[in-house]
Amino acid sequence: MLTMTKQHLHARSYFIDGVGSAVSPFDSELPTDLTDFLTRLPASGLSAWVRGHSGLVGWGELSRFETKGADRFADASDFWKQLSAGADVDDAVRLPGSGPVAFGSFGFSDRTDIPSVLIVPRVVLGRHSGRVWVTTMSFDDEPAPERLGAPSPLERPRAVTVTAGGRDDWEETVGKVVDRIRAGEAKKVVMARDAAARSDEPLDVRFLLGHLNAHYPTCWTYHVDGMLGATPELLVSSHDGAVHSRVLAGTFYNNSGDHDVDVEAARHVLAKSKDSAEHKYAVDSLVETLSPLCSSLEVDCEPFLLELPNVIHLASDARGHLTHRSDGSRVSSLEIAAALHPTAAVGGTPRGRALELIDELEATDRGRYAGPVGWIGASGDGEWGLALRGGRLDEDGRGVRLFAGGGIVGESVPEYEWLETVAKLAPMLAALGVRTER
Ligand SMILES: C=C(O[C@@H]1C=C(C(=O)O)C=C[C@H]1O)C(=O)O
Repeated sequence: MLTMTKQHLHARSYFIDGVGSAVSPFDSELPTDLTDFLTRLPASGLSAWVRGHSGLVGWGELSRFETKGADRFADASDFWKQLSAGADVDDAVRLPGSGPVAFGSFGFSDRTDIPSVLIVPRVVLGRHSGRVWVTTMSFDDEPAPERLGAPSPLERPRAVTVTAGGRDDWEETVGKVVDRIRAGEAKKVVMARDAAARSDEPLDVRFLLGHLNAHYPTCWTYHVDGMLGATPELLVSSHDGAVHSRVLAGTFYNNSGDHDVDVEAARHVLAKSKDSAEHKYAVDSLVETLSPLCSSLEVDCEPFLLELPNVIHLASDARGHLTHRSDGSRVSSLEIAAALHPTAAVGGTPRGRALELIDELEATDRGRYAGPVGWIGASGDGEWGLALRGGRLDEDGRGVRLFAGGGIVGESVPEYEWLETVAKLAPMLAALGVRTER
């Protein structure tokens, strides 16, 4: 349900001089008055979307919009259009992510009770193309936005224990899915599982984000309202009409410790029909939805290998240009994300039947796992990834519900699918200081 806001948004973006371009927003030392940037961020209420040294980190909550159900994307789009349309904007930066922005995280399914959310922070630190800026946002009657606080040391997680749901049960379910696929009910179904990581003490989100960003610099490290992780999969980014999407499907997880050996083995294994078919379903589902929105769209002829520390994926990039609507406007990044979601990379093929099978057979409520996560700006431009390789912070802040899944096709072997999810949990487990899953 949409609540109308009468508040008038003010946003101001300005460059901060003297911040070196080789510094990540998560590095603890910035050679300016923003020294010890990360340690000065509040330990809660952070929003983040950072890849390597570029991205946005927001803090302070100026406005929050929550919604659920089939209209969640439309509701959130309306909220943001209304708030940003009348905004009084002084943007001296004019780079992707400058000016007013909202961070968002959306439920995977129309049926989850876990709300989807858009958060408008009071302050955003942004970095793009080596330039660094700050955006402040406020309402007419609001006090000045929050400044960075006094430094507080980052707390490394201690004594985290992990409890995963039963391996046998999950493999049995995957076996059922394989049977149903072989019986012709669907071509591909993505099945996920969860695991509970708990500590006696509150987890320091700043530490987890810093760890993920440092170890997975080619992934998008995200945190929105307790949903956090480092995803390698970009659902869509749009900037001035240029769109980009990175589809992943097909995963190699054997880590021999020797990079060249792994890449060679991945090349061999992923070329097999199981993985290339799985990948093709995901690319086809993207193209089918994106091409009607674009005047041009190009997709890699052959997938490439995306090498990450824990897994190697088959990946394809799609790049295109958006068409204009009759009134001259363009579809927003959030509207594109809504149209694309759920792709076959996280749902399956055909989409409707795959989602029914997930509903019927998957034991966990995905909540916002595998849903779009990212940010939107006043023009509708923005970046949305899939909330993978992460989890949802528990209400008390002392644990994370971790999620991982994989695409099941007729040739899938349940035992290997389990091992693939173990590899996909590794980034968060390492950030939590847990070596192996128990
Ligand atoms: C479902 C996940 O990942 C997705 C499934 C993949 C696969 O089945 O090969 C690969 C990348 C993602 O699209 C996950 O990480 O939990």
